[in-house]
Amino acid sequence: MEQRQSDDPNETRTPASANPKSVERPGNNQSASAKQSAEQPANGQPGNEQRRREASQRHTQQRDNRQPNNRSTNQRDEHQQNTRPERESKDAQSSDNGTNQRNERNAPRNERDRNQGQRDRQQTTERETNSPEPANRLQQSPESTARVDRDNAIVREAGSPERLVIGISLGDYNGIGPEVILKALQYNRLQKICTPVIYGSMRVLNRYRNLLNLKDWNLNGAPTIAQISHKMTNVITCWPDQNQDIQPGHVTAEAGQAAFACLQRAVDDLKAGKLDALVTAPINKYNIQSEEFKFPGHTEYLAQEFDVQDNLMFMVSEQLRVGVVTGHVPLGRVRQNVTRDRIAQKLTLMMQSLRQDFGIDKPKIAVLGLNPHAGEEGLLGNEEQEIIKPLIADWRNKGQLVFGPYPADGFFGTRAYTKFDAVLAMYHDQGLIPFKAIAFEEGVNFTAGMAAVRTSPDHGTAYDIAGKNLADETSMLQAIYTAVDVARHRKEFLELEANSLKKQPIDIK
Ligand SMILES: NC(=O)c1ccc[n+]([C@@H]2O[C@H](COP(=O)([O-])OP(=O)(O)OC[C@H]3O[C@@H](n4cnc5c(N)ncnc54)[C@H](O)[C@@H]3O)[C@@H](O)[C@H]2O)c1
Ligand SMILES: N[C@H](C(=O)O)[C@H](O)COP(=O)(O)O
Repeated sequence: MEQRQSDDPNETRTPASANPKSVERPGNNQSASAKQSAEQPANGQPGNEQRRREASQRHTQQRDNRQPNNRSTNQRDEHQQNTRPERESKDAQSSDNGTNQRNERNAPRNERDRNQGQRDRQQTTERETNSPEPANRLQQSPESTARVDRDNAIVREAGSPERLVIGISLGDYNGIGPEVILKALQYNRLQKICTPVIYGSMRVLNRYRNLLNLKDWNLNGAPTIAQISHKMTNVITCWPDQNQDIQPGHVTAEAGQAAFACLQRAVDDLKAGKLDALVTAPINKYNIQSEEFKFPGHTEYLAQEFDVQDNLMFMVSEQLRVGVVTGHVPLGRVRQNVTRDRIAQKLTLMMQSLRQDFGIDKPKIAVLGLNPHAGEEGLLGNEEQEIIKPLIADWRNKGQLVFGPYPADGFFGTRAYTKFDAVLAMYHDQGLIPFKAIAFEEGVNFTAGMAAVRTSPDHGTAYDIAGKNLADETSMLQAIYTAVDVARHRKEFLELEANSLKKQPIDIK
């Protein structure tokens, strides 16, 4: 049956609020429970859809319970209201750039929470030292093994569902990577849900630990992933020559080589299923180049390492999610890469990811135009008429909630993105400028479409503030939380899929 075409996405679905995930919150609406009971099979067992929704609700609830960075929308609004006058007066007074204002604004909250985290950790360590309990439940479990399932997804066969092992690659040690990693790992709540393993250098991290006044906090040096402690933050030192100078704020060849060594070692463990997810701290795309690394970014490198033809640069936050058709592509080559096949491929990856990684059963996606005003009926370019509109029509005829093409400026200007689960932009800056303008502080760069989970903060090396204890760790913290959330969501999704394919025995009397 042919689907009716409409440009009003509200016709097909209740719009999501400023938080696109709010539709999945428990007890959100009556119709959700009515739908649930309609899906309840006659045997009284919950159906797969219902189990998936419940799992999704659990994750959303867990996420919302976290503080301080996963505050609910109301809490965030309240926080913004409380801090706005302070920010405005600072903006008026200061001739400094926005970054420092952002840091000052966040400093009291982050410092308070970090201090609490340190206190909690000290108490935990004292308790653990006196405890007769075995040193570590996970360490006693069999060596983690991995196999690849039918969807080429890495399946971990050992490990605890509550406590995931998260690898964190150091990035460029002259940038803010080491600082935001160490600051993020001060949050005790984070330490409760995962075992962090930093792929870096004990020497470099100790230097930053001193610089950040974290001398009381001990890191556990682990020669390999098999020797990590699940009670501490682990460091695997990844390059042999440790004599280089650390020069915060400078671009050096040594730092580029070291960043690659860390990334490579972490990716090896990720591929082997020893990690549940990888979080990468920022690299400098220029100094990391070598015979072994000829890529414009992590995204493209990981596509090769995980043997996928394509993946999706997917920027995610509580407020919006944006994926791009063309990623690290010079502007002059964008047009030739905006093809029907490529858009369809990215839409497919986005749909798949929203379902399996974010627990959205029927994702609603907005597609942006390529040209100003989405081509203005062909007057300002014809890619919309010739490529994008027909593609959207085909997807809609197949029952998918794909809308557009929307003129990018007005789309973001009117906050139309709040009505969608995700937005597909045609090129890097079209999507990433609004994303970072709206969600820089808490935004996360997620690589969708691979067997493994990889996230990253949405910022770069920030050389201008490196080594000055000015970097805000919120995005790194969110990147770690998102990695944990996605890894859990995906595992449950794959289990449900596998169960739904199992034949049910028929009881014939
Ligand atoms: N994931 C990654 O590896 C990644 C991501 C983006 C950029 N980069 C690389 O980083 C380098 C620098 O890029 P850029 O200057 O365009 O972007 P940037 O994000 O490093 O910096 C932009 C501005 O934001 C500020 N800023 C960034 N993160 C901050 C934080 N956590 N707290 C406070 N202020 C912060 C900086 O001080 C700077 O003023 C480039 O080599 C780029 O390729 C890497
Ligand atoms: N495009 C990303 C951003 O601006 O945030 C960044 O360059 C990181 O890309 P990789 O994750 O591919 O390194």
